[in-house]
Amino acid sequence: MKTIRVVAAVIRKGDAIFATARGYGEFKGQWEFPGGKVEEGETPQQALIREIEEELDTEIEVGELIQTVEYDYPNFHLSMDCFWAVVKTGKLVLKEAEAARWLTKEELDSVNWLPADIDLIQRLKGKL
Ligand SMILES: Nc1nc2c([nH]c(=O)n2[C@H]2C[C@H](O)[C@@H](COP(=O)(O)OP(=O)(O)OP(=O)(O)O)O2)c(=O)[nH]1
Repeated sequence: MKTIRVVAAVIRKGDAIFATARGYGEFKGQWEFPGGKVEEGETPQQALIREIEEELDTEIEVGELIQTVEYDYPNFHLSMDCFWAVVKTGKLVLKEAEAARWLTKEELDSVNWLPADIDLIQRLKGKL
């Protein structure tokens, strides 16, 4: 099975984190952390900064790695590095996502997460 290398940003502000709903494709409407595929020659951090610029018109500062999620979807294996991040400049403009929310620990279960994210969400409850 092919492996897709993805990076995702858990953007934090106070006690809330920023989640987006996919605006297109097979997972449309399901919730995730903004990010995307790592391109050749990029570090995960570089890929994440580029993806957040592209998707949200925002410059982030990338913090520590929280977890590398390993998950088997029917057609591919996902290996996803999830980093803490904070906004440096920009207003998180939704250029690709169909919706976004700031979620506190208590609100984390109120959206329909992509299957690969479920484990990370449980872990985040202990960190917020
Ligand atoms: N960004 C992100 N992707 C996730 C999460 N959870 C999860 O299963 N995924 C999966 C969905 C996609 O199959 C893959 C991310 O690929 P993508 O399509 O967003 O990547 P990309 O922005 O480079 O997209 P594209 O140019 O190929 O459209 O990872 C998550 O929390 N964030």
